[in-house]
Amino acid sequence: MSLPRWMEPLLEAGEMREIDRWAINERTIAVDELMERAGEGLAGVISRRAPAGRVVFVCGKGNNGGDGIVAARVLRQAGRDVEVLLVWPAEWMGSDAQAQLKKLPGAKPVAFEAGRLNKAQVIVDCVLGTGSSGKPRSPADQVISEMEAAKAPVIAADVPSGVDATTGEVEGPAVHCVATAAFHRPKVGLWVRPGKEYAGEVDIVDIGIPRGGPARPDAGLIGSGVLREVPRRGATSTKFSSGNVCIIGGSRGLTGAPAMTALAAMRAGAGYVTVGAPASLELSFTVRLLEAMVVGLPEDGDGHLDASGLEPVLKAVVRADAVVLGPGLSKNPQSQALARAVAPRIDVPLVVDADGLNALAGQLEEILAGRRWPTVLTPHAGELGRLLEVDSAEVERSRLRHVREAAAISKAFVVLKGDDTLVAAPSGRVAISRGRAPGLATAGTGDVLSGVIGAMLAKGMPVAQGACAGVYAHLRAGQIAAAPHGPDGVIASDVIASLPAALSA
Ligand SMILES: NC(=O)C1=CN([C@@H]2O[C@H](COP(=O)(O)OP(=O)(O)OC[C@H]3O[C@@H](n4cnc5c(N)ncnc54)[C@H](OP(=O)(O)O)[C@@H]3O)[C@@H](O)[C@H]2O)[C@H](O)CC1
Ligand SMILES: [K+]
Repeated sequence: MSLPRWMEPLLEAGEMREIDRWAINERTIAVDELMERAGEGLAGVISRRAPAGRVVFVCGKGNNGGDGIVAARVLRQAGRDVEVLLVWPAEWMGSDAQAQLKKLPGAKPVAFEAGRLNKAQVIVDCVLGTGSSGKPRSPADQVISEMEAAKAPVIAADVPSGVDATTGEVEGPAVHCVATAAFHRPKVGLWVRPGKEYAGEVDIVDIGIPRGGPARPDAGLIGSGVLREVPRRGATSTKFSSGNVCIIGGSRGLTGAPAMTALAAMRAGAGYVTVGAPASLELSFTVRLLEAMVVGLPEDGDGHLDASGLEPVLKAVVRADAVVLGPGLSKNPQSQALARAVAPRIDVPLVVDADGLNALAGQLEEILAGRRWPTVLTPHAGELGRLLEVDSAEVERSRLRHVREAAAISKAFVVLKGDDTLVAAPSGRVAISRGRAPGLATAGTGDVLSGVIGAMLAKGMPVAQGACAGVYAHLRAGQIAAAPHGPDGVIASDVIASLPAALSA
């Protein structure tokens, strides 16, 4: 199935190779033509981003190196001071790259020498591209470390060397670039951490590959078009048709979380919001949430939901179109047991967040896989690590693999939060947020996200679309909240207040 219109496709290295082969074999586009356009495009990116001073190309033996040789020729012909350094002997280069070497005017390339990077105004990394696999091996590893240590900014051809183009994983040395010239389409690894941190700005270079190629990408960026899919209130809307969200959570000391989830759901357009929380805390919600309903639920007498509350919870959610389970729930064993009992019994779309997720640690399949209605999980790396019973550092190393694994096991949509928020479907498809909203790095913004996604699902959006619309609106609200004074003083309430503006565009 092709990607929805609001997703901008990203390619894995294998998909790019397939498209490449198709263009060459089926559309009879010559490799040197593709390389020529890639090199010209790369030269254009360099001219725009580093318009003066010496350009030092560092070229490997594959076609990525060949692209660099073309760009070096184009820039020399334009009068730039260009030096070309080779990582491997010229005779080891592929035939297409060797052909480009013969056309290079001016000084011949020389063997790589770290000292030569000192005179560079900009370094161009053409060592490894989509043809590389695994940790960089010698001599590429040493060269990559030297480029990383050099003072001059680095621009990457297609993918920063050391970054896996398919996964964004970085197993050994890699180069932090200010920009990456991505040929044809950006590769997945440019948008997934840690690879994303190395890619810098991503400039797309059209290399003349026609439409209609063979690859059916399964990953893409969430585009602004997703907001056009959000159902809007009209003349015949009622508070119920706008979306009825019920939030189950809260505990003594953690009353802000469900309150913010509720406010976020309302600001994201839900017409009717209920908070089900420990009975002794009812008053704090009643005074905070003028527009919401509050239902007091059985508790342990100390402000924690009790496992005996299953039936009252099911009664509280009976008219909801979507439920958010977990904000402020706490790690109290009784409350956690309640969450485990409730999750399989909710017969509407369910969002599980925060301590609701912790309740599912190691039991994703048993508790969620049999649900008849869609489920969305919204973990950060630590929570995903607990769900899968692996270290959070391991999740951070391979974010795509882990988010897909959790989605496959639980048959839920899993939203792995971060600057590169990943939304994985049980099928393996992944939608990726562009990120760049540092204002969101503050307490409570996760509660806001679960409320926004809850509202989208309550409006009846298909689950992938609803989760992605929620992620996009939340990101944009974070950017709007930071616009007046920068990200540092942003609090989650500002993000909530910015949701209507974020959703109106
Ligand atoms: N896709 C397109 O339409 C076009 C792509 N272009 C550019 O080509 C590269 C991909 O080129 P390719 O030749 O397939 O591969 P690379 O240049 O990335 O490099 C492969 C060489 O590197 C060696 N290698 C592989 N892994 C490692 C590693 N871990 N450490 C060190 N060296 C590694 C490998 O050598 P072996 O010894 O393993 O055989 C290869 O020699 C793409 O990214 C674009 O930049 C075209 O120019 C235009 C069309
Ligand atoms: K590269």
